[in-house]
Amino acid sequence: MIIFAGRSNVGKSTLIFRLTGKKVRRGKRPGVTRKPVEIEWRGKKIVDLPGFGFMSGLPKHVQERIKDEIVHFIEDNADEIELAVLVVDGKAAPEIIERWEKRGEIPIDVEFYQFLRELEIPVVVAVNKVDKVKNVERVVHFLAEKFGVPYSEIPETFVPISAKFGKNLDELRRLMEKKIRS
Ligand SMILES: Nc1nc2c(ncn2[C@@H]2O[C@H](COP(=O)(O)OP(=O)(O)OP(=O)(O)O)[C@@H](O)[C@H]2O)c(=O)[nH]1
Repeated sequence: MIIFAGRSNVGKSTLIFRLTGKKVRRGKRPGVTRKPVEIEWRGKKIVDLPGFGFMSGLPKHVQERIKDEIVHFIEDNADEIELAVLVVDGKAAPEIIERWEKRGEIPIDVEFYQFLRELEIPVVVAVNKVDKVKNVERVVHFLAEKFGVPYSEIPETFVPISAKFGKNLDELRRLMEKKIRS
């Protein structure tokens, strides 16, 4: 099983469509995927997890519930999960992370990355929407520092992509294949 996780609206559904040609969006409201959506692709199960973090119009307790459901799903399926693709919005993430830190909170992307690693699930971080980013390398290094990824492991952990414009998806595929537990 390969899971796709990330904050709401980072482009998970767009990316899965680009990679597999399959539409995973089921939610009625645009930008909101609620339950884990499973698809079969090349003999593998691909799961689009609900977006976590802030979603406009959703009360805090609902957001917390969604986060708990995601955490439980991952814990329950940890043995089966061969790879997690953590999708972040390369344009929005640095600002969001700094805002959380200023409030003294652990940014949800950081928490999530570390949670996956604690379960020993291999993670590829797809830094999406880089078509909107001026200095991509700076963003990648910023994220690596926040996630606690050593400098030497950056190339095997982070891939800057643009799901919308199909940029660097071959590189992402390559890294995903490399990291999948055999
Ligand atoms: N500029 C830009 N926009 C993108 C890119 N990828 C996705 N988007 C846009 O971001 C928005 C959200 O994309 P979705 O694929 O629906 O995001 P999601 O992460 O599945 O959202 P949830 O259903 O909330 O989990 C859409 O308007 C996409 O067109 C990208 O690479 N660049």
